[in-house]
Amino acid sequence: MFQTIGVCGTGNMGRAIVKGLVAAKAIAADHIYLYNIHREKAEALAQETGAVVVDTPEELARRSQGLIMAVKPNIMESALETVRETLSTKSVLISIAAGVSLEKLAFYTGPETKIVRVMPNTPAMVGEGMASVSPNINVSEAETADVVAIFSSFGKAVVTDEKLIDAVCGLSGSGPAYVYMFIEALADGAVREGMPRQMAYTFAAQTVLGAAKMVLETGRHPGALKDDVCSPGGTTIEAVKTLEESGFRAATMNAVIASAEKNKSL
Ligand SMILES: NC(=O)C1=CN([C@@H]2O[C@H](COP(=O)(O)OP(=O)(O)OC[C@H]3O[C@@H](n4cnc5c(N)ncnc54)[C@H](OP(=O)(O)O)[C@@H]3O)[C@@H](O)[C@H]2O)C=CC1
Ligand SMILES: O=C(O)[C@@H]1CCC=N1
Repeated sequence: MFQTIGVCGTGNMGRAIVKGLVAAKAIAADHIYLYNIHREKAEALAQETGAVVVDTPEELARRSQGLIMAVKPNIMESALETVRETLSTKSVLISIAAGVSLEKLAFYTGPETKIVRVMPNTPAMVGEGMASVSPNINVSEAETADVVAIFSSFGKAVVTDEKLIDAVCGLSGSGPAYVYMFIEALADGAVREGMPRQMAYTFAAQTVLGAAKMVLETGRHPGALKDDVCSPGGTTIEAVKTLEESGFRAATMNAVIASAEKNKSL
């Protein structure tokens, strides 16, 4: 396991990873180094977590056995420019950027660089992340296992062929946003029926959590689990009919495909 981790870019995803790592005690907080172009953003996260702010990207690269690049795709090239020279040949560069291929990353850093492309998601912050892990040819199996261990410490992580990363982005990378919209809509429906709003969010979120756990823990087909809820002539099948009439499944599939297509085009 890496003894030191650096995080370049402490925005939404960088924060989620650091908070997940610290909560999981996967690595000592004072062995997690942070750099953000706007230092106050790194300072704020350091205050919350005990991680350590460094002054420059060069220092970040020098100190980190695993360096997580958590900046926007369009600035990845310039951000890598600043760490490339000081990154140890033994260190592993981990990019979480949408749409930036292993090939492109190696073009920016050099052909010898050990690079792993990871597609995480923000529920990392609460220990329920989902991440794909795609190493390049310079990364050993043991190093890949180290990256999986890091991302598994705050959720699930699976080694995945890079060609699946667009699908991963559309599903689990962007997916939390669709689920929040679903939760909000569920709650709005209940509010329409007179339920207080805060109570509606609790009922909606716990329903999504419980249903997700049923899929993961029973291993049963989601359609069979749905059938268990639909009593013949009952309330649920009435609701299911309206969802089908509204194109719920197609809308959801199209959302996953739209995000995947965007990931390809970035
Ligand atoms: N958000 C998500 O759910 C997911 C995001 N990702 C990927 O993670 C990456 C980051 O996304 P996200 O966290 O949402 O974006 P954010 O904009 O929230 O975070 C990026 C952070 O990087 C800072 N920054 C900008 N330039 C530099 C630089 N040169 N060096 C260091 N820090 C810099 C930004 O500062 P400032 O804002 O002050 O400019 C900002 O705080 C993206 O590549 C995205 O594709 C992947 C999976 C999920
Ligand atoms: O919206 C984005 O581009 C990033 C990548 C996956 C989730 N958020």
